[in-house]
Amino acid sequence: MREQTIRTAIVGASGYTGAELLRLVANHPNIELVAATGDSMAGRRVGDLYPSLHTAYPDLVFTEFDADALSGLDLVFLGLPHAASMELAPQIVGEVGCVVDLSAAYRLSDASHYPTFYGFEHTQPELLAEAVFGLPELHRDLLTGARLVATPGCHVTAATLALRPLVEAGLVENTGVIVNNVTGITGAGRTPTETNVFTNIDSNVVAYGLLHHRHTPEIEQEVGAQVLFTPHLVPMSRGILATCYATPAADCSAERLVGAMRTFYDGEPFVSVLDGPPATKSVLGSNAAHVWATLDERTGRVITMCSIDNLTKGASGGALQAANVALGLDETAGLTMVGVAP
Ligand SMILES: NC(=O)C1=CN([C@@H]2O[C@H](COP(=O)(O)OP(=O)(O)OC[C@H]3O[C@@H](n4cnc5c(N)ncnc54)[C@H](OP(=O)(O)O)[C@@H]3O)[C@@H](O)[C@H]2O)C=CC1
Ligand SMILES: CC(=O)N[C@@H](CCC(=O)OP(=O)(O)O)C(=O)O
Repeated sequence: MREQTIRTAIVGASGYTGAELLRLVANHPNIELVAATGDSMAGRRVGDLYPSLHTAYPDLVFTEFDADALSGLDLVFLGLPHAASMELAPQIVGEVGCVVDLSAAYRLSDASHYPTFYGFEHTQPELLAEAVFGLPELHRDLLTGARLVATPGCHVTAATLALRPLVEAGLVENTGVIVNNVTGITGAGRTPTETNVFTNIDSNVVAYGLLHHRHTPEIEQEVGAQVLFTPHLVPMSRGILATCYATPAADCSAERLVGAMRTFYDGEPFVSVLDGPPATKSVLGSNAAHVWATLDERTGRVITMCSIDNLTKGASGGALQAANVALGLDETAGLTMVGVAP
């Protein structure tokens, strides 16, 4: 295990995932932060935009992105919009030890999904083929030494952790899986929109992205099953609760479902298999994921659930966990399994 200092930059540090990365790396024993970029905020102090970060970074100032200035670093996180990440990554992959991209630019192995779900053609097929999907619970071996890591979408992390062990064990059919997620508003990023204005969030629950949400192909890729995915926005800042329904295979039972979960997550530092349904508050601010599954004999349906914090395990915490694996560090460094509750 490496003990040296990891010289690190966060590109897009002024966004919500960037701010969460700043929060986490402040407590990382190996990371030395050398740059936090945010073009529209360049010259402003980090603590002025995010007062919660002031004590950790009293003098840190956002800078403009400059690829040359990043050359030779050990680790660069990209917390940018998808198309911006796609275009920027080729400038730095190979010039730094590891690039961890939080956008969807390098997640989908089938490039034909990009025009359909993201509205652009993928222009970097070689990097797309090289990128490792950054979910350590599924791809830990491939992550070690990776030059480019593409961390999952937040809904994808929750749905995959709930479903993958059951699909892999052959306990559920791999067609017609229903994924219903509720999500906090920070999943939509920092920019104010009509959707996240207070009057549309307060005392309201809305479904969005019906039938064509861009996480559908990503969930299908990682779970290995056809899914109908419907996310719902609820009035909270952070958190995702995935509730998934599947048709049981012939030899399915409640005991086998829980057994498959426990086997799959045996030794995993951040995933706990509960004895009952998980909740978002239990994992708030932590990199933990809580999962649970059972069989409803009456309706003949499997129900499987996962709760995460969308900004931590669902984005920046998961990205830091993947970076730790990629760089040969302690996988849990800088991360907590303890939620902020009550
Ligand atoms: N929020 C979440 O829960 C999750 C988000 N993600 C993904 O992570 C990425 C970042 O998300 P999030 O932090 O929420 O987004 P924000 O909108 O909060 O932040 C976006 C960041 O990107 C910068 N930026 C915006 N446009 C450009 C551009 N054209 N070129 C360079 N920089 C740009 C902004 O800088 P500035 O405005 O200061 O110039 C800001 O720092 C996205 O791809 C998102 O899909 C993934 C998982 C979960
Ligand atoms: C509340 C909200 O809007 N959430 C976002 C998911 C955020 C995420 O995971 O981002 P990627 O785009 O990087 O996959 C959404 O559903 O589009």
